[in-house]
Amino acid sequence: MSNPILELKEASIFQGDSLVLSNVNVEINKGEFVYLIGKTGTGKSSFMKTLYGDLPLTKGEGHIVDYDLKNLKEKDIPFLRRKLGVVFQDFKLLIDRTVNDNLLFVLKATGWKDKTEMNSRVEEVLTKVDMKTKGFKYPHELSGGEQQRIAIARALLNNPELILADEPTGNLDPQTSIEVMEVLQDINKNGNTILMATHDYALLLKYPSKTLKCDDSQIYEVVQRKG
Ligand SMILES: Nc1ncnc2c1ncn2[C@@H]1O[C@H](COP(=O)(O)OP(=O)(O)OP(=O)(O)O)[C@@H](O)[C@H]1O
Repeated sequence: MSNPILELKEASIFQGDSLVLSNVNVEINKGEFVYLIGKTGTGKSSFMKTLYGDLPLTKGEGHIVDYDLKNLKEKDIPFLRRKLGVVFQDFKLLIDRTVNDNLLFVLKATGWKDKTEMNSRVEEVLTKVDMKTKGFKYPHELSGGEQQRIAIARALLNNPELILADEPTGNLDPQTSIEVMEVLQDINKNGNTILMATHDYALLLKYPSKTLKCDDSQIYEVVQRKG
């Protein structure tokens, strides 16, 4: 039986008054790794933003990790985001504090209180992205790939039911992109569900998986040919 973590039915995605995507029917099940591809400006980021509550869903139906996107209230958004891990192209780390403090900041902001538990959670997520020894560093002391691994660790802090990664390798060279992708693959193998928007077709070929494509104001599932 399918177990959707995300389900959109006949949804339309708008930026202000302009329609970006229409008749969107998408289902993502627990444990899947799904790519979202499409030319620049076709609506990948707008789609992602709708999923994490940055754009309202005004037409159609949408459910994500037990939240009804159509009836999402402003006060629900922080709680929705706690169930999602969001990773961006430009990492969005706080530059004035160390890696550990970046991660502790998120734990504090999401209600964690016990210092020992917080420190051990930070160590756990840093271990998952192979950055356990870099907690004392400032973001500017890390390479782009390392910064992105920290951003992935941050996304993992609250055991998200779904990770939304919007062009996570967009600022990285090909080799570093593969390293970051390996981290995402490992996390997926350990049970996390991931939706990743990307332009990087080399990654799709190397790590084939279910693929959705934005084109002509629609989202289609791409059927991959074997061989
Ligand atoms: N803040 C905004 N206000 C108004 N229109 C916007 C806004 N952001 C994006 N758009 C428009 O929405 C459409 C979809 O843009 P979006 O950023 O979702 O595409 P994308 O596929 O993510 O592109 P890219 O790959 O370049 O990031 C474009 O026509 C864009 O101009």
